[in-house]
Amino acid sequence: MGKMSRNGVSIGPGKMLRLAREGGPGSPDSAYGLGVSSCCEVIKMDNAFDLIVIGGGGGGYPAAFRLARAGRSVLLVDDKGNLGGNCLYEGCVPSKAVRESIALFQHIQEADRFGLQVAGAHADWRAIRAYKDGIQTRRYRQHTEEIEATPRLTFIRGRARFLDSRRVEVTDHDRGTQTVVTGTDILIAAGSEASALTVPGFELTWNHHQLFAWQDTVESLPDSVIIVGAGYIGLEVASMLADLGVKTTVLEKADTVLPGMDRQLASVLADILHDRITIITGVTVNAIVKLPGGGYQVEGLAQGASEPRRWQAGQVISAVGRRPYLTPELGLDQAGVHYSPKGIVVDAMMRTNVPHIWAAGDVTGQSMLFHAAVRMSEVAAHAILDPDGTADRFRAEEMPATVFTRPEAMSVGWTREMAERFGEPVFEVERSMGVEARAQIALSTPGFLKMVISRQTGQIRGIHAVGVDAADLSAVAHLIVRLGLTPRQLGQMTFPHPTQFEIFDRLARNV
Ligand SMILES: Cc1cc2nc3c(=O)[nH]c(=O)nc-3n(C[C@H](O)[C@H](O)[C@H](O)COP(=O)(O)OP(=O)(O)OC[C@H]3O[C@@H](n4cnc5c(N)ncnc54)[C@H](O)[C@@H]3O)c2cc1C
Ligand SMILES: NC(=O)c1ccc[n+]([C@@H]2O[C@H](COP(=O)([O-])OP(=O)(O)OC[C@H]3O[C@@H](n4cnc5c(N)ncnc54)[C@H](O)[C@@H]3O)[C@@H](O)[C@H]2O)c1
Repeated sequence: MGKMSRNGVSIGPGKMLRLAREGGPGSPDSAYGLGVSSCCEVIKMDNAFDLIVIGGGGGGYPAAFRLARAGRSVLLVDDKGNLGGNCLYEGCVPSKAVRESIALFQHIQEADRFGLQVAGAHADWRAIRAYKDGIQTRRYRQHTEEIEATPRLTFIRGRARFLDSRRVEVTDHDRGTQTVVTGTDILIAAGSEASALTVPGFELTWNHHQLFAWQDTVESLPDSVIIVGAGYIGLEVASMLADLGVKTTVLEKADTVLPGMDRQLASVLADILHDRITIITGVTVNAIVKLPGGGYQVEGLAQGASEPRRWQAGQVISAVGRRPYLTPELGLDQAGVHYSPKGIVVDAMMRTNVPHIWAAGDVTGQSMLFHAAVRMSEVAAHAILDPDGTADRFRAEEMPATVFTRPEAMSVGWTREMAERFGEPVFEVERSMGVEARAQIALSTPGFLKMVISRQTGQIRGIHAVGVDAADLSAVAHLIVRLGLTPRQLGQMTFPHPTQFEIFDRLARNV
């Protein structure tokens, strides 16, 4: 009997790992997801709250908890019936759980390079899914406990919609009731949804929902995939599937992967990924067809070409971006809140044009990342609690961005192109990630780290990297850029050996 790991990767001829499916959103029998509203405070008789929060994701719950803990009455309404929004349901957490499993599997493949003999490793997609579901279930349970432990927070699994700028109608999915509530302040954190292409056959594609949703139903992976879009999701999924042995092709409309990110970063990452993934840039996908004998054909037009090209694979996965969730059902027009297709318009304190209505997270279209949503939510909470104040501000350009490919990539602050747009002269310095002891011990692909430095102030304005532990490096890079450190100041700091963080002070001392 083979031994099963907790990640769904079996070593030797093992049996499949199955976790009990319990809790989470959408399971009426669950002690952890639905039914939260029935366990907690009953709605106040006057239906008036200090704060109403629409959406329980990263943009919603930090402000809800912050104000409840400050003694305010808070109503938090979420469609899914728990905290975490899309990030926990089908985004960050499940995708990184799957990635963790596959990273372990990939490491086992390379065991001999580390002096180990591991025979018969086998990755079972259903077991990996079970591991992923287990992580999601655990976090849903934890969030339920957090809700229960927070006085003055009323949580409802339901949908909220504005009747006007003060009144919100809440449809309670558990009680089947509709209640009109009012809020002194209202925070909109309704998130985002996957973009769709208006091309024939787009509905045939899978997206992150099929791959990562809690209790998803995809039983097995095809032998080959075509991924449309080489942004965050496209590259992360391509990297994972290629490591599972799936023949992977990525088609990207722009002339580079990760358009908008530092161009050198994008090109170095693409070069490394080319070893195991076919990446074709400059191709706009314009049709997807199901083949009679099984599988799919994708048709795309290369820049400047008159004839389309065609590719075939067992499955097509779309990753063409996300757009703020601005459904008319939210009632933004009734509330008089200004928005554009790019998102709800807010100032740096997350206030909309209606002074007591705030918005945070993906619904604002700014930096559509979980930690950015949390930050926006905190900024809104500060501003609500300290209306005259010295309140906090949200700065999208400082948000660390991490791409969890193999190897990882990260980007914080300005690129050279951004500096040019802002009219600030900069210079760049870089160092190979491969010269650090940590990278060599980990037998990683080399990659690089570079700093974008202002010629006017000497401050480090941006840091971009590809290579081992790059996602972790982004946290320190964020501090460096946020604090406006100069290379001299950074060079006087010490980072532990042998970690990849040493690259910061070594590069800084060379400037
Ligand atoms: C596959 C994938 C991987 C990702 N990986 C990462 C990552 O590694 N790191 C990272 O930082 N970010 C990642 N993201 C992005 C991250 O998930 C989002 O930035 C984050 O979830 C945004 O939080 P939010 O609160 O704004 O919105 P959401 O998480 O979308 O939450 C909004 C919530 O509001 C609810 N809602 C909407 N309308 C209503 C209504 N009218 N009434 C009641 N409830 C409503 C929704 O059901 C949802 O639960 C990933 C996204 C995807 C799709
Ligand atoms: N690690 C992370 O932090 C992480 C991981 C996953 C997702 N996310 C978040 O989720 C968002 C959505 O991810 P995503 O990858 O779907 O979006 P994205 O915006 O990162 O990338 C979408 C890509 O699809 C391409 N595209 C659009 N139409 C096309 C067409 N017709 N043919 C070929 N290519 C086309 C675009 O040029 C773009 O490069 C990200 O922007 C990010 O905010 C973050």
